[in-house]
Amino acid sequence: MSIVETNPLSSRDRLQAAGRIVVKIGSALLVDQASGKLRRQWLEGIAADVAAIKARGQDVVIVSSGAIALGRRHLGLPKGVLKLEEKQAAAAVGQIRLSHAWQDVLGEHGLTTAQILLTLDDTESRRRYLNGRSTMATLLRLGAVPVINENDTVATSEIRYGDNDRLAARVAELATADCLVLLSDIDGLYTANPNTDPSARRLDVVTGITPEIEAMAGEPVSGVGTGGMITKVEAARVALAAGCSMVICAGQVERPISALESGANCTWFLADRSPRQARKMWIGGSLGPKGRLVVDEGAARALAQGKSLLPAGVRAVEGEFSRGDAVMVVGPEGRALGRGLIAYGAEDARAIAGHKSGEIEHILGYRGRDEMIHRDDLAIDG
Ligand SMILES: Nc1ncnc2c1ncn2[C@@H]1O[C@H](COP(=O)(O)OP(=O)(O)O)[C@@H](O)[C@H]1O
Ligand SMILES: N[C@@H](CCC(=O)OP(=O)(O)O)C(=O)O
Repeated sequence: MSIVETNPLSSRDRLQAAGRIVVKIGSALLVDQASGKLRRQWLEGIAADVAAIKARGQDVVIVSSGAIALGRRHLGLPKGVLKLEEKQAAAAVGQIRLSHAWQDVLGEHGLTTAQILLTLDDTESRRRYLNGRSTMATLLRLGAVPVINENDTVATSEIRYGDNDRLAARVAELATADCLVLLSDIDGLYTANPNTDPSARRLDVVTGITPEIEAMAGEPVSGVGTGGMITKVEAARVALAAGCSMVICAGQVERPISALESGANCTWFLADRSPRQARKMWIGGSLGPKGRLVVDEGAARALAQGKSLLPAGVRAVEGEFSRGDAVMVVGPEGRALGRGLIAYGAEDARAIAGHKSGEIEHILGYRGRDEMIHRDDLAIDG
C-alpha cells in the first residue's frame, strides 16, 4: 500500500531542507478569470515568498503559466476554447507581459529575473537538455531566479508538453531540484474529485504512483488552465523518478508558500532517493553506451574519488558519438569503471584527449567545457 496516513516531517522541515525548489504557478492564480487581468497583489505576495526562500540561501526556479490567459484579452479573443494558432498568438502577447510582471515584483526584492522558454524537444533531446541544464546551473550560481514557461508560440500540438505541471517536473529534473511545489486551485490530491464526490478525502502523503493513485486523479479538466489532477500525478511520477519530492497545495491565499510552511493542507509525494542518486541510476542503467574512453591511472583514481574526468587523463577515444551521448569509461587495463555523458563529440574528444583543459580553445577553436565528463554526469561502479 503506497498511501501513508500521516506525514512524519512538517512541510516547513521538508521545504527548508531542500537546496533547490521549483515552484509551479497555474494560470488561474496569476490571471483573474473574469477580467483577464494579472492578479498583481497576489504576485507581489509570491515574490515576497520567493525572496524569503532565497534569503535562506536556497535556489528557486519558477514555472509560470498565464501567458495565454493574459494575452487573449489584449487580442480581443472570445471566451471559451481557442484554436491552437490563437493560443500561440495569445501566448506571444501574454508572455512579454508576464515576464515584465515577474521582473517588476522580484526586482522589488533586489532579485534578478531570467526568462527561459522551453519546448518539449529542449528536455527530450539529450544535447539540448545538457545545454539547458548548464544554462540553468549558471543562472542559479549567479543568483538569478529563472522564470520558465512553455514556448507556446512555436510549440505545435505534437511537440508540446501541453500543460505546465509536466513541464515543471521536467524542469525540476533539469535543475536537479529536490523539491517541486505545485500551487494549485486545490489543496492536494483527494481520493476522488472533491467537486463531484463529497466523500473524497485529501491524502497527506503519497510514496509511489500506483494505479490506485492514478485512478483517484480521474480525467483532465479545462478552464483558463489545462491539466487537472491527472497531469499533477504524472508530474509526480517524473519528479519522484528524478529524486525530487513534490507537494500540491492551494495557491489562492496571499503568501501560499509561507502558508504551506505554517502548516496549510497539502499532499506530499515523497521521493525515495536524492536527485544525484537518481541521475546516476539513470546514466548507469538505462543508456546504451555509444563509445569508450580509456583513461590513465591518475584519472581512474580521481573518478573513484567522485571527481570529473578531465581531457588530460584520457588516453584513447573509441567509437562514434555526439555530445551528450553515454560512453563507457575504462581503466588502463581495460577494466570497466563506469559510464558518463560526454561533453564533446567523438572527433573533438579525440583532438583534446591527453591535453590540459586550458589548451581546449586553442585546439578546437572554441572554449568548450573544462571536463570531458562532468562529475554530475558520471556513474562510476562500486
Ligand atoms: N482526486 C482529485 N483530487 C483533487 N482534485 C481533483 C481530483 N480529481 C480531479 N480534480 C480536479 O483537478 C483540479 C485541479 O487541476 P487544475 O484546475 O488544472 O489546477 P491548476 O490550475 O492548479 O493547474 C481540482 O480543482 C479538481 O477540480
Ligand atoms: N503555457 C501556458 C499554460 C499552460 C498550463 O498548463 O496552464 P495551467 O494548467 O494553468 O498551469 C500559458 O502560459 O498560458
